[in-house]
Amino acid sequence: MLGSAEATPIKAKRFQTLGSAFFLIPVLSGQRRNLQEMDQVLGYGFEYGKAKEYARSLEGFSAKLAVVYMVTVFGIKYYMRNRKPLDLQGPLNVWNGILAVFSALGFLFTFPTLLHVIFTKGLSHTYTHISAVYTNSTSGYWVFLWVLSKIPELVDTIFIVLRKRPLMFMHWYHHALTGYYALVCYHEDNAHMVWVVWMNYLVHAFMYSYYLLKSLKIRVPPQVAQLITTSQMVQFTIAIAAQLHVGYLAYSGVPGLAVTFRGWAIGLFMLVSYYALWIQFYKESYLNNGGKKYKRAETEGAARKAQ
Ligand SMILES: CC(C)(COP(=O)(O)OP(=O)(O)OC[C@H]1O[C@@H](n2cnc3c(N)ncnc32)[C@H](O)[C@@H]1OP(=O)(O)O)[C@@H](O)C(=O)NCCC(=O)NCCSC(=O)CC(=O)O
Repeated sequence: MLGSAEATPIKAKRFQTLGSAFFLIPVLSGQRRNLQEMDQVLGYGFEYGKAKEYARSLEGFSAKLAVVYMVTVFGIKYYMRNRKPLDLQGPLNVWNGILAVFSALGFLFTFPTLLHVIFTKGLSHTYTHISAVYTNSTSGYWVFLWVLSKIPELVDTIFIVLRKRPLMFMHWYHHALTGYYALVCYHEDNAHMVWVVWMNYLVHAFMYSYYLLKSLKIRVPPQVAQLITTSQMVQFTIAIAAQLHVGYLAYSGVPGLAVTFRGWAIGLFMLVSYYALWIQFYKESYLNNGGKKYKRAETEGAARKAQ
């Protein structure tokens, strides 16, 4: 069933509890006034205008948070250097399970409205204008949750450093930057971000399911990882294409476009840099010298046989 601009506020209320989890963000950052504002945005039916104001109020906080995040992550890494890795298998399973389900729901609650807008107003309308995808009470609510979810997602890295797993630059760079991009593009009305949102929900549904299987210690063939990495690169490519198109239209003087120079520039910088890092990762993991992940799977397979 396709979503529409008139989607019911009842649906949004069903997800009140999930939205309420995000109350922790202003509590942790000590912003009590924002807590009340957030309750108005997520607790009693979604309103795009209020959500934007809330996102605007978080922009400065998220820039500081990115710095605190890096200091914390590298601080923990240093602290753990002579200590045994923590197991944390139970909490990590729960964490990955929650994010896999959350991402799948996010896709299911945004994609139908996106299709509706594509069929009624055309493909380019979705990334050049603020549509029902952003504003209605179901899809709009879930787009806003996506923006906010980039803050708790930082916990991924805490697991990595406490478990003493390798911390890749692409991982912490991605986590530090995405939240800021999301808040800026959201409160400045950059329609192109909607293509990042729905694709990212879909890709993350598979990615966190993959991480869940890994944390459950279930063997996953490297082909699955390769497919997920490929889908991440496809996601970046499509998002870059949407940005380039809206950039071209703005440059040509088309009026009424929902895009700002700042949102556009941060978005393009972010997506191109991710794309370059993912190409490098792809080559190392799946191509060069037989691919690290394929080699690892072979070694692990041989070790199992020898047992
Ligand atoms: C196939 C990928 C999804 C994952 O590649 P990886 O090299 O990280 O995968 P891997 O098989 O070696 O598993 C990494 C190790 O971390 C553990 N692990 C478990 N849960 C995790 C979690 N939530 N976040 C990070 N690591 C986690 C695994 O159990 C495993 O431990 P052990 O070694 O003990 O088995 C890849 O495409 C990718 O994204 N790589 C970049 C690294 C990254 O952090 N990606 C996620 C955020 S970026 C993102 O989210 C992009 C996007 O927006 O689409």
